[in-house]
Amino acid sequence: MNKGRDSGARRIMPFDLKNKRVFVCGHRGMVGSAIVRQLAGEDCELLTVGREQLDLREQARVRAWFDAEKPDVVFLAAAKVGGILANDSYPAEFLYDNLAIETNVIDAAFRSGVQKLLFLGSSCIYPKFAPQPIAENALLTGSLESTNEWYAVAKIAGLKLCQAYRRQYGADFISAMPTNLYGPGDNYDLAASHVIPALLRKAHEAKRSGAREIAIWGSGTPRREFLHVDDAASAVMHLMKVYSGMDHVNVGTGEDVTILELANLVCEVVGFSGAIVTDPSKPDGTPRKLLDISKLTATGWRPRYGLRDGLVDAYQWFESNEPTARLTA
Ligand SMILES: NC(=O)c1ccc[n+]([C@@H]2O[C@H](COP(=O)([O-])OP(=O)(O)OC[C@H]3O[C@@H](n4cnc5c(N)ncnc54)[C@H](OP(=O)(O)O)[C@@H]3O)[C@@H](O)[C@H]2O)c1
Ligand SMILES: C[C@@H]1O[C@H](OP(=O)(O)OP(=O)(O)OC[C@H]2O[C@@H](n3cnc4c(=O)[nH]c(N)nc43)[C@H](O)[C@@H]2O)[C@@H](O)[C@H](O)[C@@H]1O
Repeated sequence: MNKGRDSGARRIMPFDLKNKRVFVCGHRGMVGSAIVRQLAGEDCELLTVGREQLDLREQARVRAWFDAEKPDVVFLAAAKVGGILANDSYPAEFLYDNLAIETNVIDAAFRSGVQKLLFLGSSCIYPKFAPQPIAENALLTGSLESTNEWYAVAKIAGLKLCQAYRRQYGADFISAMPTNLYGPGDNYDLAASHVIPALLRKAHEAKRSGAREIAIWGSGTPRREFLHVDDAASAVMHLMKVYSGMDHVNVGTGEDVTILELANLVCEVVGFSGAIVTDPSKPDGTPRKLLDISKLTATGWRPRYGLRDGLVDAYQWFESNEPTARLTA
């Protein structure tokens, strides 16, 4: 078990995954499976466990699993996740499940002597009207966006828990805060999904049925930054190796578009040439959340996908996996 005090951000000697037992929590999810793909190139032992064998909300079972399996490294990518409507509709689960999963996993990792843990949060941790682009130090400087404050509070608690174990015990636990992600393995359930899978599916089904229009939620004016999940996984792998410090690190592209611009691009990629109409009965959410990624890029990381290429890749995955993709909750 690590002991000692560490309150400052610092760079360290690269952390080596060689011969380590690496646990990916949430390995079947979009991000977890992308991390698993990244780990295929590493000389390490991959540990995974399905939710049906280990519900991460159950503290005693999580502790017992860590004591038995003794992972050296943890990527914490398990969470209750969803788009704006799911967040707004299920505040209890978004708060409770996420608090339970992260407190159980982070504490069990500490107790069982895990050498390094990376916790995944989200850009929704920042105030609704944070100055743009949003730097890491904007955390807790203002009120949260109401549609996802429950999830945001849980994610803030997770990153604070990593900081607390680092400060009190010297545990090498770090946190990454990705922007909106998309790509292979995404959730295409229209009631629960994020905007990119929703629009890819709507445009795809409209093209197939010959519909004349698709509807986008809200006004179409909010701006969002989107990162392909393989870029997110490469950033997370990079941080695991080169970063150790108290502060969380933003993960994004540093570029954003309006939802209407996104919808036009999606229709182009899918080949749907009908109209795009807005549905003002649905929420817009935060007006803009563009991340300042200078801290991450200073470590030498860059994204590989532009938005168009990323959408082409996501659509190819959806077309070839439609029968088995997550289309309903
Ligand atoms: N998607 C985004 O746009 C986005 C953006 C920023 C940050 N992130 C962060 O990235 C992480 C992963 O998100 P994702 O998009 O990959 O979500 P996802 O596709 O829904 O995957 C979530 C994973 O967590 C597992 N899980 C959920 N509850 C569990 C429980 N009680 N016990 C055990 N496993 C449980 C799920 O297991 P099953 O496979 O059994 O359901 C699934 O494997 C999250 O921390 C999220 O906050 C995502
Ligand atoms: C990364 C995630 O971001 C989430 O916020 P947030 O960017 O608004 O998440 P999304 O659900 O991706 O929505 C982004 C924007 O796209 C609009 N939008 C337009 N059409 C659609 C549609 O068909 N489906 C969806 N889902 N949106 C749509 C939506 O109103 C919002 O302004 C948070 O709720 C989570 O907590 C998480 O942090």
